[in-house]
Amino acid sequence: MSTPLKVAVTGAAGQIGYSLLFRIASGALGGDREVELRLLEVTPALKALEGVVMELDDCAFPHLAGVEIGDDPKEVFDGVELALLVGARPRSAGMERKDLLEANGAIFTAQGRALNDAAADNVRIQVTGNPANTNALITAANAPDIPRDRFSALTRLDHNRAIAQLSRKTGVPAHDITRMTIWGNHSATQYPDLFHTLVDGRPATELVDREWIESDFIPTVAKRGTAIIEARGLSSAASAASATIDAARSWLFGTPADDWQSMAVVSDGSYGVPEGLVSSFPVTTGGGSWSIVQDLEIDDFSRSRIDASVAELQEEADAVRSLGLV
Ligand SMILES: NC(=O)C1=CN([C@@H]2O[C@H](COP(=O)(O)OP(=O)(O)OC[C@H]3O[C@@H](n4cnc5c(N)ncnc54)[C@H](O)[C@@H]3O)[C@@H](O)[C@H]2O)C=CC1
Ligand SMILES: O=C([O-])CC(=O)C(=O)O
Repeated sequence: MSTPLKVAVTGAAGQIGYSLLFRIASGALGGDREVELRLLEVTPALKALEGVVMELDDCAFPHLAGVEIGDDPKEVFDGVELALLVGARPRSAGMERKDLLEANGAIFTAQGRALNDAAADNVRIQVTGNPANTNALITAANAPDIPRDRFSALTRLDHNRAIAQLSRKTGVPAHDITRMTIWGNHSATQYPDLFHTLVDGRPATELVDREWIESDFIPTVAKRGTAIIEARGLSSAASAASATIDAARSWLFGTPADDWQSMAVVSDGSYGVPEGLVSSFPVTTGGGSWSIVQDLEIDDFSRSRIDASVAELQEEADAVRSLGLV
């Protein structure tokens, strides 16, 4: 019998954690292996986390081999094969995600170092905590022994939101929509691109007009996080947990043939995105690896949108460099 998959989740007592842990424990990541959860929190939140662990116990999940909790990243990350870095301060109304850079940057410096020292050789690291792309950049910079292709940031929530909007507009179920792409930063500058998307096998652009794409689709997807904060008074949590699982499952077990997912990865210079920035691309995945879908035609409209988001990523990278975080 195989050993359990050791999965670290940080910020485990937070809002996203409360949805995420139960989905992982019930087997939503996929694969045959049982799961061992390694949960990291700050010291004052450990008591609340103990309560969450009691609830996990009470579910009697057959797929859950064990749970360890702690406030020392090096101990919690010991031997982990998948690290879901969720723990970070969320933004509140009136803030942009990049306003969290300084507050959250320090968390990812320490966790990058701990992963470098303690994680399994095959570890995959997926950052959900905001600003996710630049936090992934900080984590990677502080974990020099881990290959660059093991770091990613979550843009799968934006990808799922884009599919949901297009599904509503066309009346076609979400599972018949493929090849959606989010480019750039998980921020208001992101570019949800449906120019390569298929709706039940037909180009999306045959079904929706330019006015809807520019005035409705793009802003709705890009500002969805803000709309949820305004409505709930708190940032999205269940949908963020669901996307965190979708992205990790795709990374570990692959995207379906003829489809791709959006994932922010360390750029190799593809599509003119400067090497080293953590930017969202269309990627295919399989067996724990990913590759950027190549040779998509990018028209002037798409080019300018991608460039604007990448410029913001460059500014964030410059800011964390001046803070000494990378
Ligand atoms: N990439 C994405 O699509 C999304 C990202 N987010 C981001 O995810 C992050 C978490 O969101 P929520 O769960 O709603 O926030 P939350 O405030 O409910 O939970 C965050 C948890 O992280 C913990 N934490 C803080 N510092 C830590 C550290 N050094 N080590 C371990 N744990 C630590 C806190 O104690 C807290 O329990 C936020 O930054 C939020 O903006 C939220 C939604 C979508
Ligand atoms: O908007 C936020 O701050 C939380 C988030 O990242 C999202 O919902 O996309």
